[in-house]
Amino acid sequence: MDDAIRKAEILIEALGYIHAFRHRQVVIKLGGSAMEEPAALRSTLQSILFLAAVGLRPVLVHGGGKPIDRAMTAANLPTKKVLGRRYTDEATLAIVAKVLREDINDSIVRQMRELGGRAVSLHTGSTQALFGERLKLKGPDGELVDLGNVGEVNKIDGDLISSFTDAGLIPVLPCLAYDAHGNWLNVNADTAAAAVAGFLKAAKLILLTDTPGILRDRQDPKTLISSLNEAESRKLIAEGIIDSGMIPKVEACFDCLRSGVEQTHVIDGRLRYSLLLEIFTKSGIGTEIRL
Ligand SMILES: Nc1ncnc2c1ncn2[C@@H]1O[C@H](COP(=O)(O)OP(=O)(O)O)[C@@H](O)[C@H]1O
Ligand SMILES: CC(=O)N[C@@H](CCC(=O)OP(=O)(O)O)C(=O)O
Repeated sequence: MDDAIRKAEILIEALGYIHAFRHRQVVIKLGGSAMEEPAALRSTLQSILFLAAVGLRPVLVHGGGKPIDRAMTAANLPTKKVLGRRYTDEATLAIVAKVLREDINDSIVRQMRELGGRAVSLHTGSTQALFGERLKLKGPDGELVDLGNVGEVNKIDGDLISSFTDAGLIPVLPCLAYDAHGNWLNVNADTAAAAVAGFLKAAKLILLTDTPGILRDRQDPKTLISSLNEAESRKLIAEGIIDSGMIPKVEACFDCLRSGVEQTHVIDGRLRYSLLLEIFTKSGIGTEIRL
C-alpha cells in the first residue's frame, strides 16, 4: 500500500511541474551518443510523447555524430575534425545529410508514430526551418579556419515550428541548415538546438548525451556537478575538466540563456526516462547550467 501511495505522490509532484510548463516550448537535443542504445532511445521518445500529452510543447533537435562516423568509415572516407567540427567537403556533406535525414530523422519520426505519438520531420523544401551561413571560426592565431560546408544558424522559421507544436505535433529537426542558395550546411547539433531554443525563447533546453552530466572525474559518476554557472564552467574548461564534446554543450547553454531561455540542462540519455526525472522532480538529474 505504501508503495502505491508513493507512486500516487510522484504523480501529484509532477502535477505542479505540468502546471508550470504547460503550453511552454521545451527544446530537447538528442546526441548521437544518446541514441546508441535502442531501448534508451525508445524510453526517451516515450518521455517526449508524455510531455506533449500533458500539454508541454516539445521540439526535438538531433545530431548523429557517431552514426556519421560509422557511415564515413563504411564509405572509406577519413573523418577529419577541426576545432571540434567535422571538416565537411562535398562527399562528407552527402553522407552527413543522408544519415541525419534518411536514417536518423525518419527513424525517430517512425518510432514516435509507432508509440502512438504525432511527430513530423522538419527538413527539406517547404518544411525546412533552419537557415544559416558558413561558420567563420577563428583558429588560435586569429586566422579563419576552413571547415568546408559547416554552418551556423542565423535564421529560424519559428512560425513553422510553432504551428506544429500548437497543433500538438512534435517537430523533429536534424542539425542541417539551408544556406542562401538552398544548399545544406552541416551544423553542430548542440549549437543548432541552442539556436532553436533561443529563438523560440523556450522554457528549457535539455541536452541528452552519454554521461550522467558534467563530471569532475569522468571515471566517477559520483563526481557529478549538479549546477554550474558561467564563471565556474570557464574555470573547468581552462583546467581541462570540461573538454571535447562537452565544450560546445556548455557554450550552447550560455548562448541560449543569454537569448532568454530560462533553464538549460545536460542529462544522461542512456538512463531510462531521464527527461521525465529532470522535468517533473524537485531534485532533477544531471547538470543544470546557469549564467
Ligand atoms: N567534464 C566532463 N564530464 C562528462 N563528460 C565530458 C566532460 N568533458 C568532456 N566530456 C565528454 O563529452 C562527451 C559528450 O559529448 P559528445 O560525445 O559530443 O556527445 P553527443 O553525441 O551527445 O553530442 C562525453 O562522452 C565525454 O567523453
Ligand atoms: C559541424 C559538425 O561537426 N557537425 C556534426 C553534426 C552532428 C552532431 O553534432 O551530432 P552529435 O550531437 O551526435 O555530436 C557532425 O558532423 O558530427
